[in-house]
Amino acid sequence: MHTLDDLLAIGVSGRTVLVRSDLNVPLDGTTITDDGRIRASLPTLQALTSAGAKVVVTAHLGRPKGAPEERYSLAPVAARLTDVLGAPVTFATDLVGESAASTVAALPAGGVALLENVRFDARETSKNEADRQELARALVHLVGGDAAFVSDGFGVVHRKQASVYDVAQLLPHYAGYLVSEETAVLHKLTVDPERPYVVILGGSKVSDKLGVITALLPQVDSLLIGGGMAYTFLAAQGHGVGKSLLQADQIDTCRGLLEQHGDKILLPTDFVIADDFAPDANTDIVGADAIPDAWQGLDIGPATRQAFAAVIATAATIFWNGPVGVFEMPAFSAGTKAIADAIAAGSSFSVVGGGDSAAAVRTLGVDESGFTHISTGGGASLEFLEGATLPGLSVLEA
Ligand SMILES: Nc1ncnc2c1ncn2[C@@H]1O[C@H](COP(=O)(O)OP(=O)(O)O)[C@@H](O)[C@H]1O
Ligand SMILES: O=C(OP(=O)(O)O)[C@H](O)COP(=O)(O)O
Repeated sequence: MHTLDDLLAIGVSGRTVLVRSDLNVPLDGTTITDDGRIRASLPTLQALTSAGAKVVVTAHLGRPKGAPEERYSLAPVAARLTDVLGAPVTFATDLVGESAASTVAALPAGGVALLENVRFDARETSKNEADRQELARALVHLVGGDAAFVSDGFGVVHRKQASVYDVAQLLPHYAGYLVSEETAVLHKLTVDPERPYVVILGGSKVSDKLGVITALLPQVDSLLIGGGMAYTFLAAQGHGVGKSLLQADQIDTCRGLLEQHGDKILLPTDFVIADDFAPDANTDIVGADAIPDAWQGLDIGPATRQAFAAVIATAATIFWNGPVGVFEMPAFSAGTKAIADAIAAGSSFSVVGGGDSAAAVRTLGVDESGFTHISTGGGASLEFLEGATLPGLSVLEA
């Protein structure tokens, strides 16, 4: 795999370089609540601008449905990128249209442009290869056939999408510094990790991540499950979950996992429940078998926090993805804070990954130095650890 250093060795002065970054940051309205992914993109961008490249950045925000949606505009990200880079970032209000074309044409050597959310174009995430390739060709047309492509969005390398995968097939391609660093750290977890090896899984991307568990379970000693992931397992045990997040089509899979690996899987025994998905909802603490029909589980309860912390205290290696509660609302943040504090207090080799998980560590006042590595990728890290072929990485090998 060629890296950014190989590209810099060739020289990029005056050359256009298309960079895929993961700038998918949490927002409260248009306010960025954690800019970790923006900061993580800086080393690659700075190396390129210092070398005199014309840097065109493409990125996504959230999961728009293939058409422009104001709330998913990257405009606030362009403003923050300007701040942290300390240099102006020109924002194109479209992806491969007139604004993008004039922005790229006017870009000076050493300048940076950010294109509007690549997922505003339905071809980006299309399952149809011809559609994706069409968008990839449009991106190449935008930056010119003599441009280079730098893949630096580690959090998105598990996605076979036009700006991650297909465009790399059309341009000379290089792994950016973030992709190189992240894969090097995660690789250590795949080669004989010191035991006990404990994985903690939570979050809300339940359908994505339940699939990974099957492959991961044989490798780990304990799997602690919280957040939105927990309720499908609870349902598999025959419990009612009220209005909690549920992946109904995966209940049988979860039942099978519990039958086969029940000794390794630790589920919450109590929950903080709420009568509404709102910061000021009425709340209660109940056992796992007592979630009322009209209520929903939004955090792990105090007994679960203690039990999970006890397992974490014994671990030599830890990987954590997914907040165990809706940490963005103070009433449901205690579980995630407890997990983070328990990891930070120990001396394990510990990696936390994911846009929201990393944001939780940074915003809940946890000692960040207690983590060996804070990764920008959640799903990407999980798939890397399970040993899957990640399209955005394998395409760089070719
Ligand atoms: N019980 C729950 N119900 C609904 N959402 C939850 C629950 N627990 C956690 N979440 C949400 O999961 C989101 C993060 O999920 P995910 O994207 O999978 O994690 P990451 O970005 O770290 O990979 C957070 O916004 C959090 O509020
Ligand atoms: O936030 C992300 O992943 P994560 O929540 O697994 O960390 C990445 O930006 C990928 O986004 P996606 O899961 O919508 O493809």
